[in-house]
Amino acid sequence: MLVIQDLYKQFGSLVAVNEFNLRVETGETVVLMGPSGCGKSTAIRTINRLIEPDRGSIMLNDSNIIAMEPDELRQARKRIGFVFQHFNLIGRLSALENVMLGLVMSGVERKNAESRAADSLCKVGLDNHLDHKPDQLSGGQQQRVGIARALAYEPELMLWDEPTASLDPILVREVLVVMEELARFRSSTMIVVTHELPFALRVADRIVLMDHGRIVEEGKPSQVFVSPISDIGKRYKELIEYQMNTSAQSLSGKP
Ligand SMILES: Nc1ncnc2c1ncn2[C@@H]1O[C@H](COP(=O)(O)OP(=O)(O)OP(=O)(O)O)[C@@H](O)[C@H]1O
Repeated sequence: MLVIQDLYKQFGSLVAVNEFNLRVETGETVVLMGPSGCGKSTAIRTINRLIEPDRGSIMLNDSNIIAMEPDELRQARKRIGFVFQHFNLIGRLSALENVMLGLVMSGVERKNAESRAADSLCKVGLDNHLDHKPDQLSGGQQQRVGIARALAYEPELMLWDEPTASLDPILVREVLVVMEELARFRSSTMIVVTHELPFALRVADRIVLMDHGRIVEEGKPSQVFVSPISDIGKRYKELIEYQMNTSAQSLSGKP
């Protein structure tokens, strides 16, 4: 279980995250949404201290992330997978080697690292692409290598920061399908920052909406997007209705 209390982060005079309190149960998938600049990425990046919060408490299964010294934090980060918008693969290494690299560097014996990397690539449907270099893979496949790299540690917690944001819309689906599978098997707890509404509707156990650094509403998708109480929630509801109506009209041939 992850328990975040009173998280606060300021950049200069700008308060990016304020009074952020969140409890995520083991195996739960939480989707964090809100307008651009509302603090989603900052909030998710403080969880593994890629960004140091100014104050607050973050407990992951009884480990106090905030109190950790650098060595302990390095160990803890192996239990927290992070998937970024940009895949940051190493161009001269194959998919398998990209996934193995972190494992080998963290002391896993080479043969064991190779089999763990191959297993992770299999989980994201890339078992036939182990030897491919990044420039021989599509953007969606490269992001799936990025996901496999995080999965290789069998993390307790997976953090996703707009994993489809830099992908061609046609390639987005294959990454969302992999994420949906992972969420369905509940192999790890997931917090996902995304603007992908259909994914949020289908996969989230809970939607958390942020505005101006604060959580303004949370609940099941059927609650937040059907009977919202916040202004942001009401705007998402209008957007969903608009998208559903325009799709239905287009399919029926009406203007
Ligand atoms: N390193 C930084 N230095 C200064 N300001 C920052 C920094 N990182 C983020 N900010 C500011 O903090 C606020 C929150 O940014 P953040 O990236 O967390 O928002 P977001 O909700 O993830 O946005 P988006 O959906 O566009 O990615 C924004 O106003 C942003 O400009």
